[in-house]
Amino acid sequence: MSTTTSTEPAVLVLEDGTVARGTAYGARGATVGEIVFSTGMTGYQETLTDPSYHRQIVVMTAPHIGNTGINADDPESHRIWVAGYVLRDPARRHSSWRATGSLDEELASQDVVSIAGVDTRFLTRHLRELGVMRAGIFSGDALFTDGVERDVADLVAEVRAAPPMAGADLAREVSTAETYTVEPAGDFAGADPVATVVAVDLGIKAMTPARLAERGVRVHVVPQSATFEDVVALLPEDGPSGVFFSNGPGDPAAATAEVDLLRRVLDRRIPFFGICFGNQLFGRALGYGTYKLGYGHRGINQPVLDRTTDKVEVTAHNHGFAVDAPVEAVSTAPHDDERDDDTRYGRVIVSHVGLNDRVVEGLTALDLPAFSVQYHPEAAAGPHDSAYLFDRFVELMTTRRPVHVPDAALTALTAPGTTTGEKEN
Ligand SMILES: NC(=O)CC[C@H](N)C(=O)O
Repeated sequence: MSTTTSTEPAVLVLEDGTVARGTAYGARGATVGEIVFSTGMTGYQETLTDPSYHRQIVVMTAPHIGNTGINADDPESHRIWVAGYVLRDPARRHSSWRATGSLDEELASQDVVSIAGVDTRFLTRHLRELGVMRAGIFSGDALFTDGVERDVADLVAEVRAAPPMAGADLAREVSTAETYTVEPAGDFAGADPVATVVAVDLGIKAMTPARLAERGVRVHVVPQSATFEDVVALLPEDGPSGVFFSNGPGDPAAATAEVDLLRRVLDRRIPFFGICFGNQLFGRALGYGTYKLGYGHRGINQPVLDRTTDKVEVTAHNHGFAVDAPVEAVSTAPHDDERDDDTRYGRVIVSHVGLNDRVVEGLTALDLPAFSVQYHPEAAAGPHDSAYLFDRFVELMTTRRPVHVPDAALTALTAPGTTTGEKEN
């Protein structure tokens, strides 16, 4: 088993001029991206391979990362997507019966420039106070020219030249090139599908179609570029079916084509479920805005209230943007006001609320078979409290009726039109 003993210097530079020195980890070189922190104490492999982290440098707040090495079972996609990785005290020696290699070697082989030995508590507090920003990690030849370390001002300039996350349209960069199908699995293997879903891959995690497949659902995963006609062609004429929008990187405000596609799905009353980026695009399709949170939610112990059941669940999050919809009211889809046809999206509630900061964590349409959550019921990594949402989607496809919201939940909210949107974080 290999050990990590690098003493080669590496430097982390933030766009505000903050500098943290450490040792080179993973690949040597330079990388820039948006620096964000994740509070998950486990599941680093799932984090690294989550396509939603494309163009982001991830700081792990847990000090010991890499203890179980790398295995073949846990990746959520075919590659590591994070732009860089920032660690406090990575395992010098990994140990697990599943391990096929070390984290250090894996990051190096996938060319992910990383840094260890950084005071990640300081860094996290800094990002919490000032908000996420662009950053860069520099080591090896990217840090030294002719044996002399480059000026910090030079490194900061390189960081400031990187594109910001606000306005970034990135789903096409991570989406599948070809359509593929995930067949019913487990107890349902070989059986006729319970329902058929067309899942639009905006950066989908492998566990999402797997969770549907283990409920007997056949999932056609289609590229981000799929047209409405492509989607409809894959939906069977008979039997339960629906459309799903996945998680994904970038700013939901830039995903115009996806919003147009989703509106056509909703116009046809096709059952819909969205996760994370999919929740943001559902919000936009309904006519709400989205905005950038100060430092976002990334971790696996975030409490969320499901108002339709009045239950609190502990959930996995990875989002830097959020939907701007009235949290304490039943509202009417703002997009309806702009329409001259007779298709209406009708009333909407914020069905799921983040209990740390009351950020919108889920939307449910009262007059359409459509809902979404901002967090990760596929739970890779993370607790499995939210698995019921996949059952809810199957029920939605089977009944083709809106999610049942008890009267008590609705009366606790203000009627449409009596409040305005709110923004918190
Ligand atoms: N995991 C996701 O789908 C993230 C969505 C979006 N890119 C955000 O940061 O909010």
